[in-house]
Amino acid sequence: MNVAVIGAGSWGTALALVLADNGHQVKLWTRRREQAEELNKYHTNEMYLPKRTIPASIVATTDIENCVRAADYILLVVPTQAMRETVKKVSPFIPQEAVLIHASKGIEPDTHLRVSEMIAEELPDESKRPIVVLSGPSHAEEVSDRKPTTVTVSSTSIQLAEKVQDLFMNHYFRVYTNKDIIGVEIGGALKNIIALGIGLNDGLGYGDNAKAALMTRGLAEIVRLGVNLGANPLTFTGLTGLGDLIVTCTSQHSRNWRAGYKIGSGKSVTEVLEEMDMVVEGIRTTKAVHELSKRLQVDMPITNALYTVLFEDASPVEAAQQLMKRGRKQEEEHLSLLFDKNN
Ligand SMILES: NC(=O)C1=CN([C@@H]2O[C@H](COP(=O)(O)OP(=O)(O)OC[C@H]3O[C@@H](n4cnc5c(N)ncnc54)[C@H](OP(=O)(O)O)[C@@H]3O)[C@@H](O)[C@H]2O)C=CC1
Ligand SMILES: O=C(CO)COP(=O)(O)O
Repeated sequence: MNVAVIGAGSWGTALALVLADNGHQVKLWTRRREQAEELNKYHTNEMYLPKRTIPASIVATTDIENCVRAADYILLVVPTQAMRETVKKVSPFIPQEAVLIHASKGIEPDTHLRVSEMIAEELPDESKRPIVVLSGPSHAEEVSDRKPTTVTVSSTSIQLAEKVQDLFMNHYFRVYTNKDIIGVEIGGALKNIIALGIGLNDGLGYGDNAKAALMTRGLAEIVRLGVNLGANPLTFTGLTGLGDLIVTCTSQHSRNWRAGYKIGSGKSVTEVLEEMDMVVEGIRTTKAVHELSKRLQVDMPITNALYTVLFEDASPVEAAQQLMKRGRKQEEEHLSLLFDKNN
């Protein structure tokens, strides 16, 4: 198969590598000429996947038309913030039969749209088609080292999801399908908020008790919002919910965790953003979900406490106190959302 991968950051490059290992013809689009030259000449991507060799069969290009012209599959994998402008660039050249996949994780501030909805909005009528989402617990660094990884693909078209499952599946990259695209995208986007919160917790020197509490109560608020948006609550117990929450909150590779850790250790949000040379999706998603929870009147205390640190200059200690001093609650409510047969 001919596959075009749009975005040569850490995740785009790692997924291109999986596809190349599976024997597909892969073209990888980057907006930077020097990066295309590095990939084609030295077979490395030192900025995003240092010390890895990228398969020589992957051809990098800055020409987006050339990249997608003969593609059977097009994988969009740029940060959420860059998704709309990237779809605008590529859409005039999308072949009629090409399957569109995205692997980005975020919610857009202001519109509160999921990534597949943003892509659909930007596609001209003649290019509109069901989009397939690839998500799950998968750090690019481990995938590029061929360490065992499982992900989920989801689409409103189960046939397309199964085609994408076949495209990626191999001995170190196992792919499941799930029909619940809302739950899959919400889980993948919102776990970044909780990972930022756990980074703050660790930067403050709080312990494992608080970490477990943030993950558990974080999942509760993800389920609450997800169900309100029409997701199947059981999706949040799967790879794209609990699975991705665990990997992002506990891994040294997580950029969201790292950013939170630096803020918890005393750096300002501006300083941290200047220092990070990779995307920290959780920051914009916190803003989007803070707005969305207000609009839908869904209680999301962890997201809202984090919002005060990121956007209103509250100190991390104040935010933690804000959470600990909330009124008395019952725990069963989110469990009933998970197990209520009517959901
Ligand atoms: N890294 C991971 O392990 C995983 C990441 N993801 C998700 O994948 C998405 C991409 O993340 P990731 O690859 O990690 O990000 P990185 O920070 O590693 O790389 C970002 C990439 O996006 C490019 N880019 C940034 N802005 C633009 C723009 N305006 N137009 C075109 N290209 C742009 C960058 O190009 P340049 O170098 O020129 O700036 C770079 O190639 C995110 O939504 C992330 O949450 C999902 C699962 C795992
Ligand atoms: O989504 C990811 C792992 O599944 C990557 O998380 P970070 O963006 O925090 O590195």
